[in-house]
Amino acid sequence: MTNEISVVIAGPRGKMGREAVKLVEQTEGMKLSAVIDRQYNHNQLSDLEGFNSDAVIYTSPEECFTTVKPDVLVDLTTPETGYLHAKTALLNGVRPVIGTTGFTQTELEELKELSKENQLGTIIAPNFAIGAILMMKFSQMAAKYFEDVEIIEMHHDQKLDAPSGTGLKTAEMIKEQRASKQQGHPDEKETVTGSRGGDIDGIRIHSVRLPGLVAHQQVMFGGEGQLLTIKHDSHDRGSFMSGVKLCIHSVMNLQELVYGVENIID
Ligand SMILES: NC(=O)c1ccc[n+]([C@@H]2O[C@H](COP(=O)([O-])OP(=O)(O)OC[C@H]3O[C@@H](n4cnc5c(N)ncnc54)[C@H](O)[C@@H]3O)[C@@H](O)[C@H]2O)c1
Ligand SMILES: O=C(O)C1=N[C@H](C(=O)O)CCC1
Repeated sequence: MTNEISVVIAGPRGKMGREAVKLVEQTEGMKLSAVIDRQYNHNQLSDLEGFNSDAVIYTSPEECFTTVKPDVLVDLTTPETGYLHAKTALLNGVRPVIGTTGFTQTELEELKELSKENQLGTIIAPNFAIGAILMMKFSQMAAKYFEDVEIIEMHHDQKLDAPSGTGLKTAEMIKEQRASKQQGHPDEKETVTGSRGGDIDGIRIHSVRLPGLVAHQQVMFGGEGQLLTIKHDSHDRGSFMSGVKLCIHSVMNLQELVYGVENIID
């Protein structure tokens, strides 16, 4: 009888997946039981360059979950794949920790329902970095005092979704705090489409994608004669790993879906 948490990671060869493989391998009380990849079915991870784990690779999430019966799935793939993996996990008794961003509102609602029906924890984590979580919380606090806000999120140019999960979550948290407001001049006109950014209940959000960036966000609040900027930078993907570890532990004690790591920290 072991109390180890059995973990499966989807997307082990990706930028985040590689870090998560190292984390789980090095964490006492966790075991990397298998991984889900698009290729290399039934090979061991150690057959691939840069890995020394004996975890088996599965290309089918169903086969992985029914054979390995892990406790937790950590998904770090792409929006479409992450959603399918989360759904398949819940239907097979596995608790999803989803770092993948870019899910639609309908997908989130569906996962929430499935989680509840199956009484299995799910964590959807738009950002695992503690600094980013604090940036979102501080922004929500500031929104009580400043009604005009614009979000600038900046990421590497391989990112598939825009706006970022963090940007969206920040806007949603601010929305909970302030009355709806259409910002800028009432008669403003864009002469170049998109120049005023995305619009979430009047909150403007701008997505920058450049090589050399990792994950960065500024939340700018403007008021009479003053500007408050709340800013966070992830310079490398190690910044996300303590959050991944916390979520793997926390999801074991949940029976429903939690959206945002701010909801599981004190
Ligand atoms: N929540 C957070 O804190 C956080 C931090 C960084 C990245 N992310 C998100 O995590 C995801 C991954 O980011 P990344 O930078 O590692 O991307 P990446 O492109 O480096 O890696 C994605 C991996 O997913 C794999 N993949 C794609 N389809 C698959 C499938 N059907 N089955 C198995 N594997 C599949 C790819 O082969 C690739 O190795 C993105 O959605 C990103 O937005 C979240
Ligand atoms: O690299 C990415 O992609 C990241 N995505 C998350 C988001 O969309 O907010 C978190 C930061 C890194």
